[in-house]
Amino acid sequence: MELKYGASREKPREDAAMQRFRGHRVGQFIHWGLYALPAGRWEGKDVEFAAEFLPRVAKVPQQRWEALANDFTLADFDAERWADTAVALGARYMTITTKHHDGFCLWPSAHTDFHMGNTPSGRDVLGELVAAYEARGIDVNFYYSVLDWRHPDWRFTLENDADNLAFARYLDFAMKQLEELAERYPSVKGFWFDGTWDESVKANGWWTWEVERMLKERLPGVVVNSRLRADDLGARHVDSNGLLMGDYESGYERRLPEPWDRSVAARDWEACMTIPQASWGYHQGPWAQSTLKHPWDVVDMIAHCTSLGGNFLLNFGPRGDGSMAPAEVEIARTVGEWLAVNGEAIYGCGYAEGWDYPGWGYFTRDSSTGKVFAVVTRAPASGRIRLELPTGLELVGLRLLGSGEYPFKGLADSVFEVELGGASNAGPRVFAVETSALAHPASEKEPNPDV
Ligand SMILES: Cc1ccc([C@@H]2N[C@@H](C)[C@@H](O)[C@H]2O)cc1
Repeated sequence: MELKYGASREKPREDAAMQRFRGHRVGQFIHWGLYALPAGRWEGKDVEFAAEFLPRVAKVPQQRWEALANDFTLADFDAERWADTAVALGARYMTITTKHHDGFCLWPSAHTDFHMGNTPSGRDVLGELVAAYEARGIDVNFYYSVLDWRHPDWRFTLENDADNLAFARYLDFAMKQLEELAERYPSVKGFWFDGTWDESVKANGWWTWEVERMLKERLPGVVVNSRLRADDLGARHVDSNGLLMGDYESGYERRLPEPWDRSVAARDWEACMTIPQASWGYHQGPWAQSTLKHPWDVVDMIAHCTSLGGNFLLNFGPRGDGSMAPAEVEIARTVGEWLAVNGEAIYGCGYAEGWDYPGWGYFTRDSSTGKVFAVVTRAPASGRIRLELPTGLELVGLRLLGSGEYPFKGLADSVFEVELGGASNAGPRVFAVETSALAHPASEKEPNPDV
């Protein structure tokens, strides 16, 4: 059907900026704002819900929430140390909350009074972060919440003309803020939109189309997530013709696609994930701190996303004083040490066509060399993995990344088992799968007899 505000392309972007984003594979998400101060606790009680939702869940009066800005002293905020955490993680890009649902801005915005300029330090947090991350060669993306609980013209639904007038003012305000971000920080590489599920936004697909157009006009190459977009009929992420809007699908939040669902690999996509079970902002309570992910779990998710051609964005919630939470830094370090040895199977890699999901981990394929890797994150109890090669290939050898050892070398059939040896404390093992074309291609795999 004819759409004015639908997808702007039928196929994935192949320009250099998109290829760069695609090749990054691992990103650092950061949720930081006033919510890091109460950190999930209000009036002495733990609120067992995402820390950034505290003002809504604990029904905090607006004035009391705004007063937190006076306590946002940045006493221990150091952009260099944050950027060092991203380097330790092995992240190639970072996405920072410029404004979350509460409306507080991490930059001195000219379009509201609720921003860093009206805090004790007055520091431009975004400016310091962009400088520190880019000095380390790490791209910076901006998260921006269209949903804004504080702005008087925000509307969840549009019931009458007054609502329509107010919301038009709100959309104008948000557009001005986005123009301001593009103007102040022109080296930013992407925008990650959130808070676009309400009826009010879905009824204004034109505005989401305009935002994407404006950003791409001002910042050529910039990458925009599908979550911004609604089409003429209010369809989100994918337009009413079934085409992806924005540059990559961003519906995977605290969940990943089924690892055998190769249809996912047809599009660019990114999954974002918390380190605690369910809080994006720092939550000090045992409800969050007792559920931190294990580094090897994070490695499994990174390989899972890569195997289906997706990026993985791991979230960090710095504390109210600006320091990174030690437990999160430790996880970053362990994952980064693994990537330092095995990143060859992740960075610049994607879906390995023809290599079916093996169950014990994931196959990934280097998008430029075609090299195939076996990432064993779920070693079977038997200590052996069963490898099934695509038809027409035979195995020459399996090279263990890091050590360069060959637990298996020599021609082998298209289906065979490999002894892995005892568990390694260096985390999941990765093998480069070296193959050659079968000299005498056997007939198609014998079909299982109908029994
Ligand atoms: C129901 C719900 C709404 C918004 C969210 C926000 N999206 C994540 C990326 C975080 O920003 C979280 O606050 C999470 C759940």
